[in-house]
Amino acid sequence: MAQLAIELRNVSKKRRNKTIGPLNLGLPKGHIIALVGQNGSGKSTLLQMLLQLTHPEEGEILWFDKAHSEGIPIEVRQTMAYVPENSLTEENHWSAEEAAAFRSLWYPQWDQPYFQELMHTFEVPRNIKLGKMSKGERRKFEIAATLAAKPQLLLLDEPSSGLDPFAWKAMIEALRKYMDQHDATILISTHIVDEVRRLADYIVLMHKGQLLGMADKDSLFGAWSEVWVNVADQEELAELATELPGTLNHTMDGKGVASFVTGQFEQIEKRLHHMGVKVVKSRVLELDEILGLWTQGYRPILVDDKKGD
Ligand SMILES: Nc1ncnc2c1ncn2[C@@H]1O[C@H](COP(=O)(O)OP(=O)(O)OP(=O)(O)O)[C@@H](O)[C@H]1O
Repeated sequence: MAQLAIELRNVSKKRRNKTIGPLNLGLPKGHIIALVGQNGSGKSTLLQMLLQLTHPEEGEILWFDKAHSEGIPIEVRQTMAYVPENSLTEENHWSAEEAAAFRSLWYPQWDQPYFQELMHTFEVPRNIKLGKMSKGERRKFEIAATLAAKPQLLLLDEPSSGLDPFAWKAMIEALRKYMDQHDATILISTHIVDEVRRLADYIVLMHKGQLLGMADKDSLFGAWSEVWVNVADQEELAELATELPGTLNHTMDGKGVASFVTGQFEQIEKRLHHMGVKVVKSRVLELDEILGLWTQGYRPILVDDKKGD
């Protein structure tokens, strides 16, 4: 079994009038895991619990196989770094250099030349206080400082929020390079489909305070297809729908072309061939469409399903 960086066991947290959880999840070490879900689904709450910035009412969290109910010890905290959704105001009166000097005292692995390199690559302004930086500039500093701490566990809460396309690309490259060179684990909360596509090994979906599971990105991206076929009329489409179980969203245009969505394209294609129905074209669904189906209950194959194989 893969070693876990983080494990959640029946973790529940009350938030005003809703409860986040019970959450059960194992984050495999050495991978990038994208945490996705609609606004308010509980992603930031989950990240904050992993930092003990907030505490669950029930359940247990393990960091590298250990529960730290008395507080995460310093030597473990020093292997963790966090980009919060909103930057902390405590550092507002410092320049990037001053904040880096402070952080370097906290993180024994702090790599100053690497910090400078990232600041240069991200084009972060040097001579202004963090509190005076634009949202994107501040974000770039936060990402540079997080990586320079050389953590084993990076918790990134919408790190690309406010980044321009150049900075975004530089961030993606920096994170990839970091993963190539270190045995680290990244949990990244994001709404950006392209970020998931380029970075993630696994995708964890949260929906209304619940974890719907963790899927392998490569199998998830190819999971669903939309297929267009030639049919004579609505009646033939209805017949086809009953002949092809598990197909969804059947629609028809006025020109004898019908479309539907399937999670078993290869089998369906063979079946259509036997039935003499012509496939006009097909496409693989985009991640947002796949996540939409997942939240409606059309679950993909999950990592946990594979464990039983
Ligand atoms: N400090 C808090 N006190 C009470 N309720 C909170 C607090 N923080 C968040 N919530 C509520 O908990 C729920 C989950 O919020 P959370 O910020 O974890 O969601 P999210 O998935 O990160 O959302 P987004 O994508 O908008 O950042 C929301 O309904 C939110 O209103």
